[in-house]
Amino acid sequence: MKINFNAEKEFDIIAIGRACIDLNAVEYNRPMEETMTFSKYVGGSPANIAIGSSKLGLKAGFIGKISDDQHGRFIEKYMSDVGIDTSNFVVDKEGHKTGLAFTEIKSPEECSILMYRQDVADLYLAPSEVDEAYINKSKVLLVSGTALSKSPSREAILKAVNLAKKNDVKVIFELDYRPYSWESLEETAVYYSLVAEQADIVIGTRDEYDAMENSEIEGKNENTVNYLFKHSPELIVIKHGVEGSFAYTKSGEVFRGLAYKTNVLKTFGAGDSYASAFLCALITGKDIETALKYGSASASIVVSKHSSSEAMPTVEEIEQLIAKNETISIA
Ligand SMILES: Nc1ncnc2c1ncn2[C@@H]1O[C@H](COP(=O)(O)OP(=O)(O)O)[C@@H](O)[C@H]1O
Ligand SMILES: O=C(O)C[C@@H](O)[C@H](O)C(=O)COP(=O)(O)O
Repeated sequence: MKINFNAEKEFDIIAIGRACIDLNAVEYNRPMEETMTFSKYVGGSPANIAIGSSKLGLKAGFIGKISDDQHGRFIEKYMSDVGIDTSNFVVDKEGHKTGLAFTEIKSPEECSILMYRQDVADLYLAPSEVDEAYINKSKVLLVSGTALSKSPSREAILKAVNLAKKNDVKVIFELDYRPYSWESLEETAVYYSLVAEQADIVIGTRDEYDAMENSEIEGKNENTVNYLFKHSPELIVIKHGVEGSFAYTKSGEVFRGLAYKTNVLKTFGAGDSYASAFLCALITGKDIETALKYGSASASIVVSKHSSSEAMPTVEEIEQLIAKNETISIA
């Protein structure tokens, strides 16, 4: 089964939300207290997805607010150099800074991220800075859940979603739940449900759907899809880490994607690489089963490398891995 996109649109995907900096531990297998060097990459889930999409050959754009300093300029240049249209980046004039994510790689199974996100520029994107004509140019608007965590970014996102729906632009909601960004689970659930109900495609991990459902315990995929299919979504993707992922369609089909064997260095970056490749496959006319393979293969490549953004693979790398067919089978 395939998903239809409006072929008349100039852009394949426009992502909205944070473009930040990842500082990834250069020395592995030790706690951050003992890590002395970090490598700098562009980061932030929607920026990573835009970068992954562009590397896969999609025409990508970005809407976001960056700091008026060296970090903001680094982000803008990197994204522009990988082919992303950065004309709708807004430069913050009130002194807000770029968000930083320090990563700790204690072992492949034990990775964590230490975020510096106090008063960050990306959460100051205002509704007036979201341009209808720009959104109207794209097949897809990719919305990151974290951008809903604070005003005015929250209202900017809600406006963008409304404009996308008005202009036949498919809304993809990547739940991207970062608990520290939110006041409470209750608050997250309110805004996640609001946007998920309006989206065309929702992508998240089981944990993230639990947050949307304001639940401290693991919910059932069946209940999640029964709820969301009463609203706009036509496709729901629920990821289960190394156990793979499921795609559910409104017409009742269920597809499973298996993870590919790889030499795992760290686990972060999996979700963003998965989203970019999964969407690229759908937008370029592939069926949902193939899109699941693309997402899984891309994620398995990125978890074997040091960064999230820089490590995003090409279509050839993804297809080579799919052809090897070395999947991880966990019941
Ligand atoms: N250890 C792993 N080895 C290979 N692939 C993995 C591994 N962990 C995750 N993946 C792939 O990445 C996808 C997304 O991972 P997941 O952990 O569910 O999302 P997120 O990174 O958003 O938390 C999975 O569906 C799977 O295909
Ligand atoms: O999203 C962030 O702000 C941090 C990312 O840049 C970082 O690379 C990361 O955590 C990606 O992990 P994922 O969301 O599991 O793909």
